[in-house]
Amino acid sequence: MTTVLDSIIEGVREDLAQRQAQVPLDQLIQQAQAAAPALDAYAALAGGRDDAQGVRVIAEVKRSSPSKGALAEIPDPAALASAYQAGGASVISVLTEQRRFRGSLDDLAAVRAAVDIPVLRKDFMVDEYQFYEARAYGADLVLLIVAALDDVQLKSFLQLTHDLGMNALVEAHTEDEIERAKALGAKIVGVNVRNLKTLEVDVAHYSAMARHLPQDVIRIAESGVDGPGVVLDYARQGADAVLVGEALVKHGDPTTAVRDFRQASLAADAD
Ligand SMILES: O=P(O)(O)OC[C@@H](O)[C@@H](O)c1c[nH]c2ccccc12
Repeated sequence: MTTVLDSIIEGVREDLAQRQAQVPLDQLIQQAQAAAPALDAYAALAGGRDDAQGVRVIAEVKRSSPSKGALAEIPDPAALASAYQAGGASVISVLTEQRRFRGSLDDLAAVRAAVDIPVLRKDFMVDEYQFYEARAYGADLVLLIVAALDDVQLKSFLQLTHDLGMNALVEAHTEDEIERAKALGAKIVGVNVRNLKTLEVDVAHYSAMARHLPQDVIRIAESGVDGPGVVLDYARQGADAVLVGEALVKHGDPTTAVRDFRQASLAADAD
């Protein structure tokens, strides 16, 4: 059966082939080598579940999604990212997938130039070429979706990510995928409460999966945050960070929205 994830990846591969025809790999590798060194996303996210600063927020630049269609216009992704940073975001996530999320590598470059915190290239990474692109356009962190890759690909892509000086956010949805992330030795593990095969979201899924996460990884709760209540909920379940898209791009005041999410999680320490 063809899942949503399969059809997204099919489009990603077609778009990738066009870029590969324009910029040869050796040229891209040179661009990646010429980029300023990657920032330490691991350090930016570590400690969220036990220090006094509260849960870290990964704030996403997200125009559109396959499940909901258009979310927000975002004419100026750099301005949005700066607003997130001003509110206390620890990392900015930039969707670069074009067809379903209406993102681009230009968005990534614009955001990179606007902020001085780590930037995540959020895409469906299925080819080495995309990792060099990520670095060439200034990403510090890349997404590895366990459901989209086999164990051999996961291993070689994680190695390449590290060779390029970046960190990987390894995304799982099921217990089996968490086990695969553990076996890989992932240091930053996200639980996406959205099933990428059906696009269904269930915020209670985080607590069901959290107990399978090892103590010594950074834990990220992804998707489904519609307000401070869910942030508090994820924080209580031991998340170090939350990844938020829709609720931030739709909020009229992104700086305040990020600040409120950080504040919300501090209530988890108080009780
Ligand atoms: O808009 P939300 O529900 O706050 O979700 C953000 C983020 O978790 C979501 O965009 C996401 C998580 N993993 C992904 C993988 C690919 C594309 C998108 C995603």
